[in-house]
Amino acid sequence: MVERRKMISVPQAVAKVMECVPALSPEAVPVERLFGRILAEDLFADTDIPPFDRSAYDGYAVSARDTETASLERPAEFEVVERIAAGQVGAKAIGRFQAARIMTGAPLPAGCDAVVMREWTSEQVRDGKRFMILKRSVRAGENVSLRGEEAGQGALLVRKGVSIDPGIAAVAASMGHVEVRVGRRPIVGVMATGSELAEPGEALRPGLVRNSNAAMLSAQIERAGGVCRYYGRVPDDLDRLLDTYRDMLAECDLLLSTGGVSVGDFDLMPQLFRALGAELLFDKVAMRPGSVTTAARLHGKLLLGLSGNPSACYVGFELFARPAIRAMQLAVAPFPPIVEGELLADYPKPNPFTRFVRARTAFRDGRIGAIPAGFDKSSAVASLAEANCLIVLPGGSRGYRKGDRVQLLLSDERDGAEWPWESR
Ligand SMILES: Nc1nc2c(c(=O)[nH]1)N[C@H]1C(S)=C(S)[C@@H](COP(=O)(O)OP(=O)(O)OC[C@H]3O[C@@H](n4cnc5c(N)ncnc54)[C@H](O)[C@@H]3O)O[C@H]1N2
Ligand code: MOO
Ligand SMILES: [Mg+2]
Repeated sequence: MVERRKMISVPQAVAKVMECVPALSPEAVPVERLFGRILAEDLFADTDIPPFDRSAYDGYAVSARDTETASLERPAEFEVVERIAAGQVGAKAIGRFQAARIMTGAPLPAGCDAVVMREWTSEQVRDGKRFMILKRSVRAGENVSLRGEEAGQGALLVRKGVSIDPGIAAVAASMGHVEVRVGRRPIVGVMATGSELAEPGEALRPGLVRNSNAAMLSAQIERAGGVCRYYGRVPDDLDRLLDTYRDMLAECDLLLSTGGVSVGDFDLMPQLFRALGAELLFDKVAMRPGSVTTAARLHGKLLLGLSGNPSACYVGFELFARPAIRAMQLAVAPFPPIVEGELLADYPKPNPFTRFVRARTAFRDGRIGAIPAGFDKSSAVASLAEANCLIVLPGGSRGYRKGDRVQLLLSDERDGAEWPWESR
């Protein structure tokens, strides 16, 4: 008799996994290599931004009150006494009806409070002196970026725990960071189990199956920000599986395996977890595909036994491994966001358990929707090429029609969610 497994809900399973992910110590990374990392320190303004009053245009720095009467009929005339490039500081104080030629980004000289754009002016040279003629007035502060107008010194600019995008990299550099502390990328070990597996370069003898899960998981790990360490394909032999798994335990922060978690004669992962004395977290989840996804904990490390069926493996990773990998990097929002969208094709299959349908997002009339990715068995591999999201269909539902509102789990989103599930 096969032992009966206790089934738990998806949110319960996710919560159990998240309880045993260790936070890794942050590391310092050069500011030009930040993209996709998780920020592990708050970024504060080290100066006022901008740090000085500066010109927003190429033109002339003047005192606004000297322009008050300037008009088409009665232009005002200013003696140009200085020229200031970006990067220079003017040497002179500018007096009444004087001006400094100033370039975009250069500090406003003493005595000036406004800039007139070059296009509004003309220049004349008389008696060896240079004059600027202005036919309109400017207000104080016009065309000037005021010191601290963006943020004052000490202001919190970016809170830690977010995924670093190009804008955050710009802020870090602009605050003078040569290096920034980010979450360490966890080393994620992958073991593909199955005596039937042929690696991509090998001949496909009758009965063999190409190992697609290793390459898929490697890409999923990268997408989640982890570093994949592949331990190869291991035949269904307990000693050999244990040998490989022990190496992974010694070297990895998170352990993934594919295959061997169901109840077949050669499904040895439950035995492996028992032999190692690992604490079982769950071995049955109320979902399709991936119902046999198994999780255990040993020496503070999370062990995930993903299904061998490619689509089930894919879904198990996105639901459980991805948030674990992001939380280990100190992400405050490690989960994939779940948003409402439109089902763009019929999905007639009934759903006794929560179903995760691999699908592709599409935008119709400016709103998000998703098209199921063709062939939908747990063993499907070809249709995975279409998937960039999962349609989440609740258990107990009878099938869905095109146009129905459904939940979409966005696996390609960098900005995560704090807890996207309805319950815990
Ligand atoms: N009597 C029962 N049989 C099965 C049950 C069950 O509850 N009772 N669950 C079914 C479900 S659901 C799934 S999903 C699978 C899970 O199987 P395993 O996780 O044990 O995986 P394997 O048996 O090792 O392989 C299943 C399938 O996937 C192919 N595979 C394995 N590894 C890879 C790989 N790296 N790349 C591509 N394909 C792979 C393997 O050849 C098998 O075809 O069990 C059901 N059975
Ligand atoms: O894990 Mo199985 O994929 O539920 O079909
Ligand atoms: Mg099996």
